[in-house]
Amino acid sequence: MEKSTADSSNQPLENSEPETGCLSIIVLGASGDLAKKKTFPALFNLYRQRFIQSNEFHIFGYARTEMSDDDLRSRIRRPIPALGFSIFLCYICLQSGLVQMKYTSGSYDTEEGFRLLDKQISEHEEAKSSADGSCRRLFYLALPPSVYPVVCKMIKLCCMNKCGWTRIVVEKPFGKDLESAEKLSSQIGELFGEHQIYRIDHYLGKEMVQNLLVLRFANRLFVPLWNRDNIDNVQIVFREDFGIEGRGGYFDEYGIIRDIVQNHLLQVLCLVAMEKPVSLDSEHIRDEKVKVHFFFMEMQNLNQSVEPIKDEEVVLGQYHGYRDDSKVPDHSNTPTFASIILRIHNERWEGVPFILKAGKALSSKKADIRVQFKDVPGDIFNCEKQGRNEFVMRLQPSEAMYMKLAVKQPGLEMSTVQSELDLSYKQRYHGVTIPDAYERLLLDTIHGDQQHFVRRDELKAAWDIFTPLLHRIDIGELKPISYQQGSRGPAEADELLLRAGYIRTHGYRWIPPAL
Ligand SMILES: NC(=O)C1=CN([C@@H]2O[C@H](COP(=O)(O)OP(=O)(O)OC[C@H]3O[C@@H](n4cnc5c(N)ncnc54)[C@H](OP(=O)(O)O)[C@@H]3O)[C@@H](O)[C@H]2O)C=CC1
Ligand SMILES: O=C1O[C@H](COP(=O)(O)O)[C@@H](O)[C@H](O)[C@H]1O
Repeated sequence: MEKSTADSSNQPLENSEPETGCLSIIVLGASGDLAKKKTFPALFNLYRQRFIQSNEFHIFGYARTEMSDDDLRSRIRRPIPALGFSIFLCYICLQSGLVQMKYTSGSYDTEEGFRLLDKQISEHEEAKSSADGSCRRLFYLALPPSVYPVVCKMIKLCCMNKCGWTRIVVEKPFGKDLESAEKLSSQIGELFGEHQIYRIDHYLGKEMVQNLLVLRFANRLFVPLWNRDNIDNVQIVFREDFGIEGRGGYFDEYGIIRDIVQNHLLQVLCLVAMEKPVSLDSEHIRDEKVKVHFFFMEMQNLNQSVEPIKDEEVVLGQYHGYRDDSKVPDHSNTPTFASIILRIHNERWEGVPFILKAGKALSSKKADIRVQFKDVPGDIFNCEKQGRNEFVMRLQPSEAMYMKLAVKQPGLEMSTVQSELDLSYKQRYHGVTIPDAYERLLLDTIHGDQQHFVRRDELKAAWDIFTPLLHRIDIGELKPISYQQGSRGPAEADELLLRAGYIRTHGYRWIPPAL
């Protein structure tokens, strides 16, 4: 089934990949948090919406934990309040027996378990074989990155598909710094071609993030405005109103920059800042995204070791109580909050600060992109005092985009007031369910579409930017400031924002419209 042509890693290309035929989805790390919260619910939801058919697909779970098939089923069914509906779905799918699921326990570094897994997948493939005998195998690594190389080696050795494609989905953070990420890329790259590797960043699957391309390049309104002549500053913000909640072991090793900023927020920034791609082809889009990274370095400094992030443009925080987690060391220096200014030194963006902010245990849970425009020259209405134009994209919760602008205060007086043009999705698109990012991205992997996945060179460029800063935090040269849980984070972050030129609109607050 595989063609004889090869990509740069000498792995066969899969142009003639089957789109149909028996589909095996193998979740490695099936006992874990991600598998339970995101992967399984997304699969069941895709099934419910008939994007994958029960007569051709089968889920295989694999992990070291000893469990029976039923144990895994009840584990998935156990309710998590925030995931009420998704868990209900899992329950229905499993209870009805429509979605078949098999669990295998085995280690990640020996052949035995993987040979057993291969046998089970092959049996299923034989039972469900399509007319042309083609099959599809999708391995989802819901595992810590430390085990990716050995797991990939075992898949290559024991579990490759003999009559169709084999694809590997890997999670972020992919590595811990430039060197480890490159090593990981080489190790996996020796086993699989780039076209077989799907580096997932679930922010690229969010509705509003996918909308960025359309908004920017399909609207004449934005085309002439989207540059340094009109835009004063851009913020990309992620807030969570809960702490690390049992993920202390993982989180303390990585911290908020590796968990959120280096991947999710930087990917969003690239879509905000990139030039128009030649077409919607996934390589054209990723080519433009990767170019943005090179402009974080000042051109005259390219050959000098000048860091792209300046100390005075970073605020780190750690919430009070973080170190109470049993897996977090008493003197941990790991930031749970970071506000970092990145600057893009190109014709479009020179002088415009991009403020990336992420924090855990804050006062609210939301993520948005906030583009603040410059003041109107020769302001005859005194609007400056009231606030600037801002274009806001609310990624979550309650997807929306709105434009803050000055309008005439309704009535007899000629005075201005801040208002908004508001596109709130719930209100505008009644009854439309916005798919979860993981559903969308899993479907892309099944269809072989890599547009919303991170390419190897993008990943390298992203680590290039953050590695010097991360190393200095790791050795304790930069220290996080303590902040109260449920607050806005350290006050220094708000000061940084003001220094970057952001002007807060006083006396105005956007209220999401009620249905
Ligand atoms: N949880 C989340 O919300 C998100 C997680 N991710 C990423 O997904 C991946 C998995 O995350 P998550 O499910 O939270 O992680 P977990 O800590 O829950 O680990 C998943 C499974 O991996 C196995 N495992 C854990 N530690 C080790 C180890 N040191 N060596 C070998 N196996 C180990 C365990 O299975 P067993 O012992 O049974 O083999 C565990 O059930 C990570 O890369 C994470 O960054 C990405 C986005 C969101
Ligand atoms: O990747 C991660 O994302 C989640 C937040 O995802 P969201 O889609 O709910 O915004 C975060 O909680 C987790 O720490 C991180 O690993």
